[in-house]
Amino acid sequence: MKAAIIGVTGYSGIELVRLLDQHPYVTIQSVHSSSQVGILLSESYPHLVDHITFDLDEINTANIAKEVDVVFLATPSGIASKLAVELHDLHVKVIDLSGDFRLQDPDTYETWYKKTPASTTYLEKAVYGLSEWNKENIATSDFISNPGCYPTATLLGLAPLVREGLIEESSIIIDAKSGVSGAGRNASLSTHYAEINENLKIYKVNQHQHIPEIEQVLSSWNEKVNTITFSTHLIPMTRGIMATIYANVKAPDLTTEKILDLYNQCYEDKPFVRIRQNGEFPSTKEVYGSNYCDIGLTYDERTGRITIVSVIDNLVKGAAGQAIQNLNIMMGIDERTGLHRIPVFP
Ligand SMILES: NC(=O)C1=CN([C@@H]2O[C@H](COP(=O)(O)OP(=O)(O)OC[C@H]3O[C@@H](n4cnc5c(N)ncnc54)[C@H](OP(=O)(O)O)[C@@H]3O)[C@@H](O)[C@H]2O)C=CC1
Ligand SMILES: CC(=O)N[C@@H](CCC(=O)OP(=O)(O)O)C(=O)O
Repeated sequence: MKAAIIGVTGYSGIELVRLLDQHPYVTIQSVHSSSQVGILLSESYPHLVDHITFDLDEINTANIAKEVDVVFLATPSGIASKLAVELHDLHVKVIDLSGDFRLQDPDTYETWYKKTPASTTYLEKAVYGLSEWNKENIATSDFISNPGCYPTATLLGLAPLVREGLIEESSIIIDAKSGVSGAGRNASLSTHYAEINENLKIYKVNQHQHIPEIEQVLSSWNEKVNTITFSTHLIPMTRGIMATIYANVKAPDLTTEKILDLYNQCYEDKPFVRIRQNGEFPSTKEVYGSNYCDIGLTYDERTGRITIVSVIDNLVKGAAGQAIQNLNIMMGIDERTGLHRIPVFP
């Protein structure tokens, strides 16, 4: 397959380059920019020198569609709602990493993203790319809406219990933390070194755009689960998300061992989800640079509450890695192709 990347100069775009460069069946045909046309990508990212020799091309959807089979869009919200539609109509596969096609209700998108939504026709066409739980639909789709980084960690952590109806419906609380690369490459006051270093900041309290995305998927699994409490924090590290999830469990006779059995069974055939055994918990470094989501959990029989910890690398499983996993599923090849790597540790 020949691939183009739009938004390649951002952190998710450049992670797509790193991962696709080692994919055996995908070739990067072109990389595109709205602001730096004509310069070498390696001028903006010197770590690519001797590996990647592309010039940045303009974004002309008609020309791109003539040359490639698939386009990855790694652009800010509000851009793909136009570009993805044009590309889809030009019959190329589209994988959008932004939030533009994740929410089925356009009004909800407008409320949370404060941008004009995509048209309902295309919102209905886009398939939500949570690889582990939507594989059949992804396999037959040519238009994928890749999940948000926090929703990926959260939904993978909650899926078995919510799908089995074992959680008290309104009891879910998610306390999530992200490294600063989650905010993209653009400099801003909130990602300034002096504001991040030796600091822990909560942000977008009850206003985070991933709240409706998580609720939409949870309620599709179990219609009674439709609200969550979700808080996000910036921590002084580059990559990684930890979602610590608390919920009341319905069945009083459950034990940590029984819940672990359920998770082991649910994720047995899902190679990128690793369940920690014996009440052990993962840390973000254990998935750094990889497409893994590692999950640990424990049930407190005293309070009836479960604690689930789910970690991912926001740029890999939270963005570029899951996008490639979805392309593999669309191509009908092993979903691990080009992605099956040991995380970088320490
Ligand atoms: N960072 C993360 O961990 C995750 C990010 N995402 C989503 O992926 C998308 C990209 O995120 P991220 O890589 O962090 O963002 P960055 O800000 O690092 O990069 C976004 C890129 O989009 C391009 N861009 C900006 N404006 C336009 C425009 N008007 N038209 C076309 N391209 C434009 C810019 O490149 P240029 O100026 O060269 O065109 C820029 O480099 C976002 O929607 C984000 O929400 C999803 C999951 C995780
Ligand atoms: C650390 C940090 O700022 N993270 C970003 C995640 C951005 C993202 O993935 O948002 P969409 O894909 O929904 O646009 C945030 O919390 O908004």
